[in-house]
Amino acid sequence: MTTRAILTVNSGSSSLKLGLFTEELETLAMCHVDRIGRREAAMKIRDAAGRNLPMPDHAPTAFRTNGAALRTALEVFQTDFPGLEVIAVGHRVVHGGVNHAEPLRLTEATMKELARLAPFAPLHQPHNLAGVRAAVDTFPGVPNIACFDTAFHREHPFVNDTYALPRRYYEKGVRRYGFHGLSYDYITGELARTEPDLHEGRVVVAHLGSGASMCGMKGGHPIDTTMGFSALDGLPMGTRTGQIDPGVLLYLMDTDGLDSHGLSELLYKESGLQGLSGVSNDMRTLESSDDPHAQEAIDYFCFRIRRELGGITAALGGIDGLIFCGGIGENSANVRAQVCEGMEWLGITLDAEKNVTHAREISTGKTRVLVIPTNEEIVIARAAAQVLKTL
Ligand SMILES: Nc1ncnc2c1ncn2[C@@H]1O[C@H](COP(=O)(O)OP(=O)(O)O)[C@@H](O)[C@H]1O
Ligand SMILES: CC(=O)OP(=O)(O)O
Ligand SMILES: [Mg+2]
Repeated sequence: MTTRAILTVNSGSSSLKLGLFTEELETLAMCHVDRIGRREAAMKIRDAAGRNLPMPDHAPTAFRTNGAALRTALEVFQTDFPGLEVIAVGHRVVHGGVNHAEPLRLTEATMKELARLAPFAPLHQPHNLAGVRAAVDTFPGVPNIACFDTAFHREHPFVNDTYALPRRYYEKGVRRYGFHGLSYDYITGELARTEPDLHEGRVVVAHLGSGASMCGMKGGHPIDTTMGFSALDGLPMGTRTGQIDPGVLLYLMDTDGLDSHGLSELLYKESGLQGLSGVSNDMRTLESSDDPHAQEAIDYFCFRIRRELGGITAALGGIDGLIFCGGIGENSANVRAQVCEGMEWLGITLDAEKNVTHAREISTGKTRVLVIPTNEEIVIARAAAQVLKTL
């Protein structure tokens, strides 16, 4: 018996998520590698019912890198689904640039074009494309389909698409692209399906993971988002600064002699929760630490979310719903409570008990606050299935 399946590959800044779906888009299995690239990396593979599948007896290094994790997960998938035939691989590709808003079948030429966008998203784009290369080698002849994190935002208004630089830079592609679009796409789809009234209203989605951003939507259409040209802007993240006065960069270039490489290392890899706390980039570790700098880093994270919440609400002309998703948004009752504290002026009041138990709806005020686990994998699988039909 063969099982024809669509495989999805999603490399985040701290995680790798793989999904296996039937052609009818039913979930077969999900693989999640947490803290990828670190000693504490952990891999879980679950079947459609959420049961853990037995792991092979490998050394723990078998999933510390994206390539090794992909091979290990495939071994498990092949054991559990004998005769597995992967008919398409869908990839989350973080940056589609100006030209790509629609899912795309990858070719050598499009891969080259996307590789040129790597400096715009150095934590992601190279890993995303390495995932495509690994899939090309593993599944010769099978179509690889890219789905772009930037795509969801392409229709946001010009004032949120540009910087106040001379016009020629906009024409050259210096724009506010925005990211986490697959996650926003999923959340807006879920709202349309389960909360049609809220979907029609003014909604702020806080995607809080290792990378973090927020998006304001009206009737499901993007209006504003906190990330911009790169995945550095907006909220502080695991190792990224978030919004920073460009004057600081000019100062560091002059005083510390930092060039673009040095700045890139500082801004992408040494800052954010990691830089501020000196303890960890991981919210779980910070929450269980008694180092006062760990709490200060959490305070800064929540403060910036609150500020952006006010700003995006202004851009939307009010707020009907706030949605939390992503590793932190879905799992940290502390962060949700700290973000929502004193937000009654926005109609936001949390039900403390529902918040602690991670209920779907955690508010009592007129602005509804929901926790909706995101699922970028199914968005990628749907797009891959759509593209497959056209081939
Ligand atoms: N139970 C938890 N409590 C608090 N934070 C959590 C919990 N589970 C996961 N997280 C945090 O979620 C973040 C990773 O989110 P995720 O969305 O998986 O990351 P990525 O951006 O790599 O996709 C980490 O900071 C991690 O500590
Ligand atoms: C764009 C981005 O920051 O992605 P992630 O949250 O997966 O790191
Ligand atoms: Mg992510």
